[in-house]
Amino acid sequence: MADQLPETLGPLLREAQARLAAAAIDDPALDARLIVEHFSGTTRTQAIADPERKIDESTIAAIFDALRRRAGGEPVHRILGYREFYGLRLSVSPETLEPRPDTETLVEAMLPFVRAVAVQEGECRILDLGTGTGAIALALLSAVPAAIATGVDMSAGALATAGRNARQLGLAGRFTALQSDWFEKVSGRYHVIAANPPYIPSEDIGNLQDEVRNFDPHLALDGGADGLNPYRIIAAEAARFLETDGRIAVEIGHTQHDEVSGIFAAAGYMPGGAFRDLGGNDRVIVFERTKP
Ligand SMILES: C[S@@+](CC[C@H](N)C(=O)[O-])C[C@H]1O[C@@H](n2cnc3c(N)ncnc32)[C@H](O)[C@@H]1O
Repeated sequence: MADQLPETLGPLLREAQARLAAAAIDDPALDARLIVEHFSGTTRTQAIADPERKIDESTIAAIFDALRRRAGGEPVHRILGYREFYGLRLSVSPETLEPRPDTETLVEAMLPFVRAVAVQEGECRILDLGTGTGAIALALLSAVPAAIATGVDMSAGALATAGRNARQLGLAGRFTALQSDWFEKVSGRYHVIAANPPYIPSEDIGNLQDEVRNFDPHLALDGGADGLNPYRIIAAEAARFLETDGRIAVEIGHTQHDEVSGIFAAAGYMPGGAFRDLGGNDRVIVFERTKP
């Protein structure tokens, strides 16, 4: 079957796109290009300048297999094994959520504070709860050399991926991976507690898009009966781990602004900013401790 794919770059790209279009994939041109470029090690410029470039047999076989998986509904970045987040290439694994562009909102929201603390204190300590690929922590570390971070997750597989990402990005010296049920094994105090926790109500998981429901780990999605359990835990326990003038930043589902604000207000926090994602949806809330 693999040998039915064209052996030269230009025709191969066209055939890959046609196969994904026939499988009703949303953006067949983009995904065909990502797959062909990744497995063949070629660039867009080479496809234009050298469409007759020969692609070897084993590469064609790998592309054939990737197209089959994509046509079967597997997300393209799971097939490639990585996704870009805040300009960083992060490996993904079956145990990690694919980091989403929406989560870059949290990084942008916290960056000025992380920079300011780093200048004033000489370092900024960050706790990233539910770190997954390490996306939030590693993005902040890459932007602020005086920051250090602990990435917490329940999943040993996710933490292995986060650790690998930290090493690949040269950030391992400032990143610690900690297996813990939220704060259970956490010690010390942090200037920033960041979390993109699971926030989908349990009974809504079945209604998610196939690509999310079938491929993102449910531990990364399921926020309990009303989707708010992790926020209750974080709001109730964060005080022992937060520096006096520290900040908590949480990603939220786009309908959860008022409920999450209420949970943190009841635990003694006031809002320090609310941020929307590029689609205009409520996405991140920052909290500070209420002054006595
Ligand atoms: C929505 S994902 C976020 C991953 C990553 N921070 C990101 O933004 O791409 C939530 C993460 O929380 C982790 N998690 C779920 N329950 C947890 C718990 N009780 N304690 C610690 N981590 C947990 C999941 O394994 C998952 O990696």
